Amino acid sequence: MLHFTRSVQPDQMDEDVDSLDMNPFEDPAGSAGPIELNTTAVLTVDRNATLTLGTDSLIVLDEGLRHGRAAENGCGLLPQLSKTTRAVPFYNILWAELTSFEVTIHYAQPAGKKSCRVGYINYTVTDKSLHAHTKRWVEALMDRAYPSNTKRRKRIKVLINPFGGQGYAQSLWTRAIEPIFAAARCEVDVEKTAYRGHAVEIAEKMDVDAVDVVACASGDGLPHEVFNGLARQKDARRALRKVAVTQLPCGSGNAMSLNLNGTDSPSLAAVAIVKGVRSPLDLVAITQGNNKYYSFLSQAVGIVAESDLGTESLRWMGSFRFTWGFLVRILGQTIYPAEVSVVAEIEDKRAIREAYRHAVEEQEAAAAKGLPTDADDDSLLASEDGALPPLRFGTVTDALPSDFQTQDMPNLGNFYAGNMCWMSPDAPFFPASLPADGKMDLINISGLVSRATALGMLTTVEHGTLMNHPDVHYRKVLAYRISPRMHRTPDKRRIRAQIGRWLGGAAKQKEGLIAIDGERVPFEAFQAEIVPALGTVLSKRGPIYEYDGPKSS
Ligand SMILES: Nc1ncnc2c1ncn2[C@@H]1O[C@H](COP(=O)(O)OP(=O)(O)OP(=O)(O)O)[C@@H](O)[C@H]1O
Repeated sequence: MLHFTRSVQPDQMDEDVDSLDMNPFEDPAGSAGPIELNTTAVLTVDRNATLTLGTDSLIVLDEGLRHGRAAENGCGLLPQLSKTTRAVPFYNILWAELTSFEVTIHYAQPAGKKSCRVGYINYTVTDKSLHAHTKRWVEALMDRAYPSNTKRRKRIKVLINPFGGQGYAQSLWTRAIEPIFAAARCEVDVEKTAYRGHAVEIAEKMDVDAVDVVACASGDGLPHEVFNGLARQKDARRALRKVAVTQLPCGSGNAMSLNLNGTDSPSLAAVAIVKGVRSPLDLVAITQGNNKYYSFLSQAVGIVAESDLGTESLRWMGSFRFTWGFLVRILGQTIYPAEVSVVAEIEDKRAIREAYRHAVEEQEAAAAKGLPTDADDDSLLASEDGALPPLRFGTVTDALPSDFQTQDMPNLGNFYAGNMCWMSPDAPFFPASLPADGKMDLINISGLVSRATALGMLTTVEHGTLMNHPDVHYRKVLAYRISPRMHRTPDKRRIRAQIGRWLGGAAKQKEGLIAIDGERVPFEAFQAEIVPALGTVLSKRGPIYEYDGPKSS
């Protein structure tokens, strides 16, 4: 007999973040037309109620919803198909179980466009003859909720940067994220970072056999540290293969979550991690002086680094400081001279788009063939040396190998290398980038383009069409070396330049800026080379980021 159907309504979570204009909880079954049913897909919990495994969703058909219980569901408990029918996409199902004769299903319930919270439905099946069928049905629901490439009950080490973003990481964790991990029965171990570099130490000492995922409740700084901590383990290659590094977006820069979880909402990202698929990620080996470390996101010299790191004194402007810094520097036609040497792989923009399309087709074909089971790839590891791969192109202190093409760029405006597409919610700078194509995407723009052209380019960034602009040099590269130098302003322009620096927040800045994964590094030459598939992340679509790819115009 049906006893009740209701939802948990925890306090509304006021997540202080923007989100992408997309709803991962859209009800696919709602528009899927007639649903093919078979008797094993249907669980009758009452003369008037059934739970059905549809194409993409759990369909709840309950005559009772029309009457007494309707009020409880009027606030949007489940996506509504009709008054008596509701659908919950399998993606949203966090856990289902049968205890005695009670079926309980926890799921992520949309709470506006930007977030979700945990809801549940619960029916008691009192007809004992249905017990075996109910058990099988619940297992079948769990199989759909967690396809074979998705590990259930992930063991998650959560790292919270209490100072990430505006300092809300701890409260976002407690209110928006933890209930979702708990409902999905994840095994969670939480630790706060206490100082810069703490996450490196934690990851270096981590028992990689006891953890599936490190989830950083932070900006992009902590994932950067975790990759580097894992890379310091004795068996570094295995550590980087075993542990998936993920982000619960709680910082001021949340690019990793935008690209892999498709959102910068902490609660939606938590669901994406629960449902995430282990995927390889190329890392970029950086050498600078005698230092060597890995970057997972980006390296910037010139206007992007300056607008980010050089506008600290304008923090009072909030996130607008970046746009302001950018505009001031564009209008001042600021240049950042450098010598740049590159090992290019694809130079033609059409060929880059073609390579992207090919990767999507391959992913679709692989998905159609069936999903591999989520395993820790120990078989692969057995054949691999545990040490990190040697650098193919040497370090920045070595003589430049002949594979590099060198160019002096006295008028460089923007040097920006990316390993992911989104750099911030409105900035898909690298639409053609792929997680594991063994290449970095590199943008070079002259600082001498006219102000009107530069402003025009700025508007193309958010549409993902910057790469198509004729004044933008967009390449896929394997390695590069950049030796930046300070620009000497001619005497007659000195006062104007000083005013520009003051307006742009860089009045006291003495030297140039380089940003690697958004963090400042010394202003001196560095070399970068791609290391294919060295890192591991969780993603929604395996080898493709959550962006719809490069556009042809
Ligand atoms: N307890 C702490 N005190 C000071 N710094 C910390 C602490 N924990 C982590 N950090 C450092 O804070 C830096 C930035 O972290 P994160 O990326 O999470 O935040 P963010 O707000 O996005 O960053 P940003 O300050 O660059 O805007 C990282 O380099 C990290 O090492």
